[in-house]
This record gives sequence, C-alpha cells and structure tokens, in this order.
Amino acid sequence: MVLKCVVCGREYPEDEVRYRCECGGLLEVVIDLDKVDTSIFNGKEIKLWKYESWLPVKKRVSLEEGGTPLYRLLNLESDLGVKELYAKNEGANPTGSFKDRGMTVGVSKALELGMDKVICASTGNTSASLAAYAAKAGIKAYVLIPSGKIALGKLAQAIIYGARVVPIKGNFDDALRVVVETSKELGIYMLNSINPFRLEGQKTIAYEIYDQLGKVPDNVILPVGNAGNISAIWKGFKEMYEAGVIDELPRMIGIQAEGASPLAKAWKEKRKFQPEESPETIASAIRIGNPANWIKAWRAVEESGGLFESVSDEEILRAQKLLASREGLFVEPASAASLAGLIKLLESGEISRNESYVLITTGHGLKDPNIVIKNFQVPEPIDPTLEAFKEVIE
Ligand SMILES: Cc1ncc(COP(=O)(O)O)c(C=O)c1O
Ligand SMILES: N[C@@H](CCOP(=O)(O)O)C(=O)O
Repeated sequence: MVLKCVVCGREYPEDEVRYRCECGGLLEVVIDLDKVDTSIFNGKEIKLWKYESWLPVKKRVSLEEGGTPLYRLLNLESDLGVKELYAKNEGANPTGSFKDRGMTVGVSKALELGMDKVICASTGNTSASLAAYAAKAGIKAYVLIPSGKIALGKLAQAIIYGARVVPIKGNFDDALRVVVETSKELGIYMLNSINPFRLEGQKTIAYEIYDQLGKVPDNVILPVGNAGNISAIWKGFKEMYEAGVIDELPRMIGIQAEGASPLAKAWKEKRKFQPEESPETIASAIRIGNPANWIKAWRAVEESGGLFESVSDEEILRAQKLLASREGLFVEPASAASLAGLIKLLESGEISRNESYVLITTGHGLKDPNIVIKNFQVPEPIDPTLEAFKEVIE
C-alpha cells in the first residue's frame, strides 16, 4: 500500500504524514487488491469494519459506524415514475452523518502515526464527527468553524464531545486554509477530506450499497460540498470492479446548491473549474466555494459518465419536506439536495425514469431544526378543549 499523487503519479510511503504531493496534487491510497477479501459481499452483518481487508489501517477507533439502512423509497418511486429509487441513510451513523466513516479510519490512522492532536475546518458535520472520535481515542481535537454559520445541533455536538471549538471571521474556505497552515506548522494531524485516509473510510458507502442491493445501481446521486464523498464512493466502486467483485459501474451524479456551485457551473458551461468567492445557501453543510477535492470529483463524474447539477434553496426545502412526508426520512437540507437534483434532472429529461437511483442522504435532519422552524409553519396553540381541537382538524 502506498500514497500516490492523482496528478503526477509520484508515490509516497503510507507512514509519512503527508496530505499533498510535492507537485501540489492530491494523494490517494493505493490498496493492494491482491490481498482483499472478495468473498464478503453476502448481504450479511453489514457495518464498516466488515470491509477491514479493504482498509489501510490496523488500529480501530470505532463507534460502530456504517451498516446504515438502504431504504427503498416506494412512495417517491411511484410519485416520480422512477423504476427503482433508494436512499442510503447516512444520518443513521453514530454522530448523524457519513463523516463517521471517514473519522473511524482517519483517527485510527492518527494513532498509528503516533499523533496526539487532530484538527479540521468544518461546516459542522466534520467537526461533530472528529470531536466524537477524538474523544473515543483520548486525543485532543481542534475545530475551526465559520462563525455563526453552522447548524446548532452540530455546534452542540462538537462542544459536548470536548473539542476546542474556534469560530473564525470568515467562511469554510478561509477556515480550511488556516487549518492546512496550522497542521503543517504545529504538527497537528489534519482530518479534512484532503487527508486520503479519511476518504478510505467513506469509500465503504460503495461497498455497502453493493452488499445491500446485491447489484450495482445505475446511478448514485449525492450532494457535493468539499467534494470528498463523491470521490471516495467512486473509488470504492472502482476497487470492487478492479478486484473482480462487480462487472459494471454506476454513474456518479453530484448535486450542488445554486449559490455554492463552482463544479456544476464549470460542468454545464464546459469550462475550467473556478472557485467561488462568496458561497451562499441555506444548506450550510455544502456552503463551500472552493472544493478541495474538485479534481478527484471531476474525474469521478467524467469517468463514470455522470454529471454535476445545481438546485435552488427552494428546491432543496421542497425535497427535504418530500423525503420526510412521503418516506418518513428526516434529513438535513444538504442531504435533500440529492432528491432535489433527481427531480430536476428527471423533469429536464437529462436522466431516464427507467433506471435505478441511490440517493445518499448524508446527514440527519435533527442537526438543523432551525431550518424547519424558519421555513415551515409552526401551528398556533389552541385552548385545551375537545371543541377547539375539533375546530382545528375540521
Ligand atoms: C450533510 C452533508 N452533506 C454533504 C456534504 C458534502 O460532502 P463533501 O464535502 O464530501 O462533498 C457535507 C459536507 O461537506 C455534509 O456535511
Ligand atoms: N460538510 C463538511 C465540509 C468539510 O468537508 P471535509 O469532508 O473536507 O471535512 C463539514 O461537515 O464540515
């Protein structure tokens, strides 16, 4: 196993603390596919550490992550006239988002490397997850967040798990820049998704989808912020393909919020990627203007024959309500971007109704209750009498 630059191909040993190549390119963990266990995809006892032979760590700091439900969305399937529709509900992870998959591997790697401090920049979920896994490992966590811009539930998580929470006067992209400088200067292990070991944990979403479904879906649709997850899931599918476990690959469809959509814009305008200065959307988790993993994500979409799309905040809120009211699935706004994207692309005819779709619902709805209170009507109180109640329901 080595770390390999996705731009120039230069290789580095796995036990070196390094996030980028000398050339500046992102690194990727190259797994020895001759040594993986290809016989484990049997639909049973699904959880992240089932795939240990496919993961690049020996230590294990775990909160029993993964094994999240893959729901068939029969109501929405019929509403939208789609052949097969599923949601892989990552909100069911220990801290309520897919980041736990990355952190169980990332924090385990930190211990293997002898690091006793970890750091990240975050729009909320990464900080909650890092804080929890650092607590479990007994090491110190520092999290930098854009001041006043992260959902309340996520902030509460980072605080209660005991991280040192540092709000900054700036956005996520500013916070990440400071984190990269700090980790280098002070020798603190950085666990944003630029860290290739983080993404190794997240690639298990692909393994689980195949394990649970018993086949490869035609399409995987997910929200894109810093663009690590789409890259990780694609890597997971490609590894299964290269190891001979599967013989087809899904299309990867990345959805951004309109106000923070540098990848979707570049894709649609068929031009080079350009970061955005002032990203804005109600989906705070994906309020990111300069996705650090854009090169990997672009390749994932290009190689898979997929696409990037963007959706408005109104479309996101409508999709959030639909997932909850039609399927009993309460997800945070960023997660609902996946359904909003599916609806938009079906309506425009860019994708077919006669295919299977897996939506990745990335984070739990209770992380951001204020969005619901602000955007949907909270009923007025009534007198505590039968008459008053009958009047209301009639
Ligand atoms: C809930 C949620 N959904 C989606 C994303 C986007 O994931 P990525 O940054 O890997 O593109 C994030 C974080 O960025 C998130 O917290
Ligand atoms: N939504 C993320 C943004 C940071 O992305 P990361 O994958 O690089 O950690 C968050 O929850 O902070």
